[in-house]
Amino acid sequence: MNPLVDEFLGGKSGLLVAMGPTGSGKTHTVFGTARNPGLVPLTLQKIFTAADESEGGNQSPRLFYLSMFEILCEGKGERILDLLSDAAELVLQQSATIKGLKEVAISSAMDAESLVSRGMLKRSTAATDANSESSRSQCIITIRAVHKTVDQQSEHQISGSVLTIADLAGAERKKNTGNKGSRLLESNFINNTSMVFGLCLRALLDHQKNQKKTLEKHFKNSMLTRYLKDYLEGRKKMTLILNVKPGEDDYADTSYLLRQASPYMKIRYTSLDESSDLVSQKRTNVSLVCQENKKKRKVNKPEPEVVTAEEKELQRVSRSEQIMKNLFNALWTVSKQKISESEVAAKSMRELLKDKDIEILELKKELDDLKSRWSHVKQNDAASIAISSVSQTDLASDAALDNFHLSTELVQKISEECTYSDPEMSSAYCDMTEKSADCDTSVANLIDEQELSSRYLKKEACTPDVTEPKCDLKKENTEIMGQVGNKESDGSESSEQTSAPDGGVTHAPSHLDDPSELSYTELRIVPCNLSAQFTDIQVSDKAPMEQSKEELSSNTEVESIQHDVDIKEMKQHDYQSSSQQLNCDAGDVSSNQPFLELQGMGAAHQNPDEPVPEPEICEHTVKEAAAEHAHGRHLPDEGLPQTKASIAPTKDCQAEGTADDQKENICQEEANEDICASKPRENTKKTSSRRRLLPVASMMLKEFTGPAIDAADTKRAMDGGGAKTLSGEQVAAGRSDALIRLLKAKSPPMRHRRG
Ligand SMILES: Nc1ncnc2c1ncn2[C@@H]1O[C@H](COP(=O)(O)OP(=O)(O)OP(=O)(O)O)[C@@H](O)[C@H]1O
Repeated sequence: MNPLVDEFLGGKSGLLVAMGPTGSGKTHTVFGTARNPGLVPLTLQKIFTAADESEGGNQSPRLFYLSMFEILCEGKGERILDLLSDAAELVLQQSATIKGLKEVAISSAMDAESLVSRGMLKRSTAATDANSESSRSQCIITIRAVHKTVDQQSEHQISGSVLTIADLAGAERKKNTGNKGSRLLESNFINNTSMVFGLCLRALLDHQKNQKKTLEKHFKNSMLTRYLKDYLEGRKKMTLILNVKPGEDDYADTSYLLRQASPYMKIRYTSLDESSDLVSQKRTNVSLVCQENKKKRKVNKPEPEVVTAEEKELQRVSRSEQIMKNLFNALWTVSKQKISESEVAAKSMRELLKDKDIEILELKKELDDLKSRWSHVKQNDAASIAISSVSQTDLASDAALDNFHLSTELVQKISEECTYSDPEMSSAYCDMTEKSADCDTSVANLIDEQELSSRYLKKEACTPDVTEPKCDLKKENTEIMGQVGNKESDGSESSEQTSAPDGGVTHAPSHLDDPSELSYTELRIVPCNLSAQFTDIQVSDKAPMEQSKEELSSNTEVESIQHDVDIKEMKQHDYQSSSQQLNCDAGDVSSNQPFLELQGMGAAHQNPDEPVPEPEICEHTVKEAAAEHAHGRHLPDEGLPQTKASIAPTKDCQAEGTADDQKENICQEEANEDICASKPRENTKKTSSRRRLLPVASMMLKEFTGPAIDAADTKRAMDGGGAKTLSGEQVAAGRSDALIRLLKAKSPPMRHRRG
């Protein structure tokens, strides 16, 4: 305590705090007894002894004031109680001063000790299991020294140092104290105050170890620590006295206190002198010097504040300008980037449009080519396609199907590309795709029917043609080949009809040196023709009404072809039945010969002396074959050739004559006559192998307009006799005239015939 007293007398404030568990002798150490005075009496004695010595040495007189109060628990709060007065309430101010606290001037040690003794009588104590007179509050005694200066006019008191002595209530353990009720609340308050005091010291130590670490303001959590703020923040000197018990049972508390407080020895103090006067001014608030100083501070403060405000305003404005400038730069940068990106996008779009224009031009050019092809193909008669060489029908059908698919793909490609370039084409493309599927089905049906017909006609080509007329077909075929060659070279329409040597009209097949080439060429045109129509419909930019017309035309054409094929098949059956019936009724051996040969007995029945099969068998077989063919079934190889040998010419005739009923009837009539007159020949096999289909109209026109018609009529007249000859000439003449008129009329294309 002596160092604190010396510094106090030297004008420096100081604090002495007694710490330790309850019953450890803190109160006894601070206050003592009459026989064993404590720190407070000894300090008072020393102060006044020193004061007396200073006055004797002509030093300025000093006055000492003593105050004594306690901080105790009140419910869940705290309150300050003045121990030297009966003041009702004391208020701890922000400046660590206590408003209303009585300070008693002391002039001697004896007076001071009397005051302290009276104050101790008012202190709150209570008996606990640990201490019969346990302190229930924090007791604080302050001694303020005031230097007294005497000038000529007035006496000024100069505030001096303050010496503070605190007797803290010791931390309590419930099991040791046995406190209950209000005592227990006091224990909590005491322990909490002790804990906060320790935290403040710990925070000060940590702050002094690391200046960057913020000093925690734990002092706010307790009234005691708020009052001792300057000490707990290291601005004034503080001394700690640790009280411990010597008993073995107190070892834990003693050990804990020593370990807790030993680091506090490293705490250092700064700014001890500056705060002493300020504290004195706040406490006394009577010194004129201090008041003048405070006024000077208040007067001097506004000037820098005005300047600071202006500077702050200027800084704020300049900062706002800088922010706006940065914002403008950022917006400008972003805008430039967006503009550049837009320019690049526009450039790419222009290039894309240019490419699309080129593609559209190419597609238009391709479309024009297709149209030209279609117009060229359109000149050919669709009927010539249907009656072309059936021996190549399978190959041609495959090629036609391939070409049709190629054309369909091309149409789809063109349509898709047109769809990208023109949104209106998208919907048209969808419609045309469906129509293309319908046309695909129609063409497939047509090809199937062509395959069926070719299969029948192949039978005829591979088997001996016993239904060939007796005339020399080899010579006749040579003439026909020349005619067809002329027609092909002229590119005009031709018909597959020829006249029999006896003047009857026979549906003879065409005979070409390379018939497969013609057939293949003609049959290839079919899908291309149809595809060209589809292409024309799908890709054209015409009005919807025109497109619908073209679609109707294409559909009508396909339906016309199918209808023609159906009619041909129906005619085949009729002709087959009638011809077989005629052969059977006449009992002509030669009419039955083909049947016998096709039954595997052809070689045996070359001899006419051999027995002839029964007519019932022939009739039955022909009917059965006709019935199977009418149901669209594939006939057995053994039974079909005979039927097909007679069917083939009929198909050729009907292919050309479907539109013209009169012409058709003539063809059928002539075919029946031809079949009835047909007889076995030695060179039948050779001739049948060379049988080819020729355009009927061409052949008929040649036969009936050339010299061959006269020869045929003459031969017919020579073969017949009497009235029969006259009748034959008249019939031939009338028939020739009718056919000439019909053929010269140049029948329109197949699709337009029906209308
Ligand atoms: N050094 C000592 N010599 C003789 N008696 C002592 C000494 N220290 C303490 N005592 C006695 O011990 C008892 C408890 O002491 P004291 O009241 O001072 O403890 P305390 O630490 O203040 O307890 P609390 O914190 O409860 O107030 C007292 O009766 C006191 O007379």
